[in-house]
Amino acid sequence: MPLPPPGPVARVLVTGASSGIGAAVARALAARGYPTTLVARRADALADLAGELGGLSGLEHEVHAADLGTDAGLDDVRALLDDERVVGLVNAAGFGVTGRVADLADDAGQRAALDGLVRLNVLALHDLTVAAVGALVRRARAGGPSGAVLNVSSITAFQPLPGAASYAASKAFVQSFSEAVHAELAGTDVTLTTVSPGLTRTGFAEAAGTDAFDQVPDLVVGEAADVAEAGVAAMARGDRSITPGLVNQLSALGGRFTPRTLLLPALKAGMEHFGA
Ligand SMILES: NC(=O)C1=CN([C@@H]2O[C@H](COP(=O)(O)OP(=O)(O)OC[C@H]3O[C@@H](n4cnc5c(N)ncnc54)[C@H](OP(=O)(O)O)[C@@H]3O)[C@@H](O)[C@H]2O)C=CC1
Ligand SMILES: N[C@@H](C=O)C(=O)O
Repeated sequence: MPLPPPGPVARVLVTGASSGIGAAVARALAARGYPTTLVARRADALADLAGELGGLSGLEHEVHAADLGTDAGLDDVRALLDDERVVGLVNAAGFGVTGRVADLADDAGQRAALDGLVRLNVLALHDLTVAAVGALVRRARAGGPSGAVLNVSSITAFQPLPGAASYAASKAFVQSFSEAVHAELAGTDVTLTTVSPGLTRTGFAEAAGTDAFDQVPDLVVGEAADVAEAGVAAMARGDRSITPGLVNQLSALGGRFTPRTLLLPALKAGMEHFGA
């Protein structure tokens, strides 16, 4: 059984909790009766959310401001996973960079952003997942509670994406790594689930410097609360992966099975149309 029943010592650590999907996941967990430890750089936003959740749930929601793109920040957050009260981890912290590598390569700021993307979306998620799986399996084997990890992937994980090559590749890492570890954990009391959203109305687009979300029909842009509900429910069931929304599920199928000779030129044209 993945997530144990809620209670004061069934705490879930949520990264990316100051905004968007991470904040929505924290709300969904609190609504189910799980105390949370909220992690991001923006301490004020975390404190506001902790106050909101505490008022709603009567539970203690802790705040831990940390930059997961730095060694010190990652070390601090990894240490939080040693807390015996922690039964779950949600890796939602992440961001995108749009543009062609040949263009981004000529700009020092964009080069740093790409490095930061790999550090956060890949290295930090990998580090915290390895630490959490190790701690949760050790505790379960010693007679402790079951545990669960939820990693936020993306529909961009299912195919290369010209115009967001590093971002989509970072999510391909998340998807592949997480699904493999999910299989490794079979027979243990610990599960690892990925949620692979499509376009979702959060701070993501602004952080990625794209207005593509404003150029597509509202129909294809989802809500963070819906992604969070689907992801937390899948985490609680111990599912391997979930892609919320029929449009996103069809997109994921197309990304997985369309021949690259057809898919890549089409995606390149689409991203250029959106100015990526
Ligand atoms: N929105 C979308 O269309 C989609 C998003 N996703 C994924 O969802 C996840 C959440 O993004 P979303 O909610 O949309 O975007 P937001 O920009 O709203 O949230 C991103 C979160 O990541 C945190 N974060 C960013 N950089 C760092 C850092 N260096 N250290 C610690 N925390 C950091 C931010 O907190 P702070 O700035 O306070 O540090 C914030 O809480 C990401 O992994 C994204 O790739 C997947 C598919 C679609
Ligand atoms: N918004 C992005 C997150 O992954 C995307 O879906 O392209």
